[in-house]
Amino acid sequence: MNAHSSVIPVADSAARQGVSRTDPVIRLDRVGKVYRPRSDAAPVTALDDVSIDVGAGEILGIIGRSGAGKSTLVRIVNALERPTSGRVLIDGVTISDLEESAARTARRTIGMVFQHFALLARRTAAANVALPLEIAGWPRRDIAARVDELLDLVGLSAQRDRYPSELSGGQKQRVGIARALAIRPKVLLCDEATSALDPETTQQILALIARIRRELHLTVVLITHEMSVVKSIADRVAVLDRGRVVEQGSTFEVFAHPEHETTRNFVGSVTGALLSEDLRSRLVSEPIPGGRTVLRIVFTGPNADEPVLSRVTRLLGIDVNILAGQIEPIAGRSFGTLIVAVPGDPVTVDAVRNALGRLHLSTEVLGHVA
Ligand SMILES: Nc1ncnc2c1ncn2[C@@H]1O[C@H](COP(=O)(O)OP(=O)(O)OP(=O)(O)O)[C@@H](O)[C@H]1O
Repeated sequence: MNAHSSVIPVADSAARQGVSRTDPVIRLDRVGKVYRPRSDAAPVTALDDVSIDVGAGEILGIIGRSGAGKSTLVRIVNALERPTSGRVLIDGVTISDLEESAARTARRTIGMVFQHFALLARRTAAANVALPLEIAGWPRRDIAARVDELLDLVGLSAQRDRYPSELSGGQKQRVGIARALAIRPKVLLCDEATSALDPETTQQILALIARIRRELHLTVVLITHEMSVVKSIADRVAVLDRGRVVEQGSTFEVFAHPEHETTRNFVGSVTGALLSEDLRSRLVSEPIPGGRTVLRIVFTGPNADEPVLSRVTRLLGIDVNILAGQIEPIAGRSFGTLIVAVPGDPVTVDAVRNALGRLHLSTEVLGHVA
């Protein structure tokens, strides 16, 4: 069998429950989770009114800082924990209501990929991939064929007999992904799947996840604290902050027009990396008389190819210093960022921002320098 023959069969549970093809594969409906560590301790709200839908074949990135509630969300989606309020539906089944034995069965629709791979050290790559099939009671011959197919899918056929200690981090994660896909889940839930990998290996693993999504029409949730992960392959992103979804939308739109401060910080962590350390350390939040204002201009549309800056400088008769710039693909579209310094008096700054706004370019004041 080749990789294409392992296309996941449409689960009959959806058809049985009258779920149409356009219904989300994952639905978090006003999910809340309150922990009460001890009876005398204050309750901790880990998730608060979280509503997220993930469509079939979609890659959703869920991004949040430490303590935002990401691990709690993973455990609830995976039916390892129950929400205190709200419900979770996977493929039309309300898994948040299920008893443990039914939850175990429902968990088979979800493949998990972990940050630290969670491989068994005493098993070879092939035997690690075989494990969920053995647990599910597959016949030995079918297991062998399926393991071959999975190792081929993730490009690890040559390493099948190696032990985890003989594999690189990226190879270990390929084994982890093959194992997660073994019993043909509908959903791949990746919990910081690339956080232990270097940037190059991260991109290779993300490319693998994107290809698998395409070939198997999988629905993928990427939980991460890194915007660069979301930027690479997520179609949509939800930003989690202190247990709440503060912003969600298409990855491109969220990058182009981040609304919440947390989102701006995440986006800035990627695009703001353009600023030199020296300049960053000199930026202040209040305008400096006679100084300059540093603006980030985002080019997202057809204007990316036009000489808009020179038009604006000619129109307003001002000097603009270009400090940094780049054009990169985000969710398959060109996304340009330019960081410039303009004369810092508020009237000029407003005039520049208005002129750029009329050209459909969004601007953000990053700060002021002497
Ligand atoms: N079992 C628990 N009992 C009490 N509080 C908990 C429990 N699990 C999580 N919390 C609290 O819930 C909040 C969210 O935690 P969670 O682990 O989900 O965040 P996170 O985004 O995964 O963080 P990190 O990236 O650091 O793992 C935190 O304030 C945490 O202290």
